[in-house]
Amino acid sequence: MSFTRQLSEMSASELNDAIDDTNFPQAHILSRGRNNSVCSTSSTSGTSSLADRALSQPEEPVVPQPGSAVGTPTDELVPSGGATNRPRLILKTNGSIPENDGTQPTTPMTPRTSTTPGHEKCTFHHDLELDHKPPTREALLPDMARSYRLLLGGLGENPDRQGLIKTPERAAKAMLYFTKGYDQCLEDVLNGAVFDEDHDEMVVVKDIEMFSMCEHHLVPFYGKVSIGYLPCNKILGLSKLARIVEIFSRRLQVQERLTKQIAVAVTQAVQPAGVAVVVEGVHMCMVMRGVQKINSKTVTSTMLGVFRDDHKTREEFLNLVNSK
Ligand SMILES: Nc1nc2c(ncn2[C@@H]2O[C@H](COP(=O)(O)OP(=O)(O)OP(=O)(O)O)[C@@H](O)[C@H]2O)c(=O)[nH]1
Ligand SMILES: [Zn+2]
Repeated sequence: MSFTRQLSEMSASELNDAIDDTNFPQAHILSRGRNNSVCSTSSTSGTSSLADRALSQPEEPVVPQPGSAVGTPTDELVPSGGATNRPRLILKTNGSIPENDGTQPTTPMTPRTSTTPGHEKCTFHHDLELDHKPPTREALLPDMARSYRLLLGGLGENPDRQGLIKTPERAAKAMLYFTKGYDQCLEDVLNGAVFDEDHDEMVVVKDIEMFSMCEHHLVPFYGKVSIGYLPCNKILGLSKLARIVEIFSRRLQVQERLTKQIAVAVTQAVQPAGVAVVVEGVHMCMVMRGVQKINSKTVTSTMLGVFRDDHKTREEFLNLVNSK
């Protein structure tokens, strides 16, 4: 049965479940062909004023009917009339995991279980991308180091030569670092830095450096992320936007999912009227191997709420992002 809930009412684990791919809102991804982190706030004027934005939104949340399609762009993040008549984005969650109808990401699903032999004491990972995790991620190091040692042998190298003797352990630690986002959750990262503030103009933090790992080739992709949101009387500590980028970039990723996860996390954090995220990435799997296109860049965007519905708001954001 479908239902809507205010994100602020969700527990931390529910928030993380909601952000997971399995019931992830399908944000509309726009790719646009189009430099260190800059924060701007913007006073909107003319027809893209707050009042106009608010008026352009329906007053009541759209509650999908049972059996209606899950994951269509119009019914996942829905505006909700708040005390200020300001439409907030709320996240629709679904009690069950929907069938993959082709609109869902295809991250393999493994059931959460604590009965898997050898993992009885594992605490559940907060993210369904992993079915479990050991008590600490550092506990993975010996197994990972052994795997890297095998890999070195597979390459024809002598893992016991001086230069390589500590490489398996170093590589394992590096991989743990590259994927440390699996150990982070939104609530911890926010650390309560959500402030009541009578500010309803656009906030943009742009050019946030991002380093991630391509889930197809296990090689890095990197670039920059720009995030904008229109607050509804709640603002987020500025550094938390960059920390949200870290949570999701420090995992095995595809750029599209990364973009969407960041947008949804900001929505969860402050229930704004809208969120916009643009990611520009360079994929080393397209540079050092494969097609070897060293100058190509991939641009992905997620526009939610008023950024999606009101082209002037979207343009204002893109102008701020593209300005020097
Ligand atoms: N959509 C998307 N694709 C990605 C991303 N990172 C890597 N890829 C692509 O994943 C695809 C994997 O394709 P495959 O044909 O299975 O693998 P491959 O033989 O290594 O492909 P080539 O890279 O074309 O040599 C490639 O097209 C990559 O460019 C990403 O973030 N998003
Ligand atoms: Zn790749």
